[in-house]
Amino acid sequence: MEQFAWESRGDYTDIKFEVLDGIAKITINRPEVRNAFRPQTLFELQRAFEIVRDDPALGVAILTGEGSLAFCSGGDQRIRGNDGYIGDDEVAQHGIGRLNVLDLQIQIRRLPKPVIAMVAGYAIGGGHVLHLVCDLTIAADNARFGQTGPRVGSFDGGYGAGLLARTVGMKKAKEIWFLCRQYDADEALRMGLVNTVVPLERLEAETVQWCREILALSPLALRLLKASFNAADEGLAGIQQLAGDATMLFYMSDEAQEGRDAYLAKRSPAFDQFPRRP
Ligand SMILES: CC(C)(COP(=O)(O)OP(=O)(O)OC[C@H]1O[C@@H](n2cnc3c(N)ncnc32)[C@H](O)[C@@H]1OP(=O)(O)O)[C@@H](O)C(=O)NCCC(=O)NCCSC(=O)CCC(=O)c1ccccc1C(=O)O
Repeated sequence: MEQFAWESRGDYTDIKFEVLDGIAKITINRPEVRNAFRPQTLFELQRAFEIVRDDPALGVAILTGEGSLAFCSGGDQRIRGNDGYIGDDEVAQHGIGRLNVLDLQIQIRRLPKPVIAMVAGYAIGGGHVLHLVCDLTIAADNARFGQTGPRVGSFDGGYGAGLLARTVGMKKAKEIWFLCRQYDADEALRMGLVNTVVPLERLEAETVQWCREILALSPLALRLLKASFNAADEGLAGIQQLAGDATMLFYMSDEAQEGRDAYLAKRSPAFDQFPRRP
């Protein structure tokens, strides 16, 4: 098995955040519960993805789980209260639970850099939805996928239902949720739920190779492609993200800068120098 010299960053209890040559690797580090998440895990994941977004040296992120038994088994059922998951924070002092995986799902979708789920073992429940919201999924041959919501009294009707149906088709998505079966890596590949399946011992090497290929490509083209792929499913928020990118590109033009410069110089803008394109 190829070993990589990941450099550890930050101070976390529930995750690991590591980098290597422009690649961020974010690992859910709770193997004793098959990498189930609690509110703290999700706060830390959000912090790490915020760093990935802001660091121009990072171009792609890997989301994975510690060990080879699980990517993530969803919400930690031991701390599930009556209205969400009970953490250690201020809100929890008032007995109020959180469903903050939803914030993380949106953050991964909006991240202007590709995110690859690197899945060994189980991706189950809310953990399954987490791989689903990543842009690509590379599965080890021991990976197993499924939803358990209707069995444990939960459901994810957002990305968990809608994006799953977009990914594998409506009938298959309903089967996954209505029967709560598990699917092995080859079945997941056949239904388009993952991009490729590799032997477990090659999982990280293959994922790093995909990251390196991505890093060799235009970051702006990748950013616009990700926003474009997601736009329709995100509704107005998707249009807002694409339009924001259009604004950013427009700001880079002489035409937009003429507007700014004219305002600052207290003169009329000379927009007649710019073509009215067909
Ligand atoms: C993942 C399994 C299939 C793995 O099976 P196996 O390898 O045989 O291991 P086990 O012996 O079962 O597990 C080892 C150990 O880990 C504990 N554990 C595993 N998963 C969890 C979990 N999710 N929570 C707490 N603990 C867990 C297990 O109890 C064992 O501990 P011991 O002390 O050794 O006994 C299998 O473990 C399994 O099926 N796990 C449960 C999967 C599951 O049902 N997950 C929850 C689904 S619901 C969910 O994820 C919430 C979704 C959600 O987040 C959401 C959705 C929509 C809106 C909002 C939200 C939100 O924010 O919550």
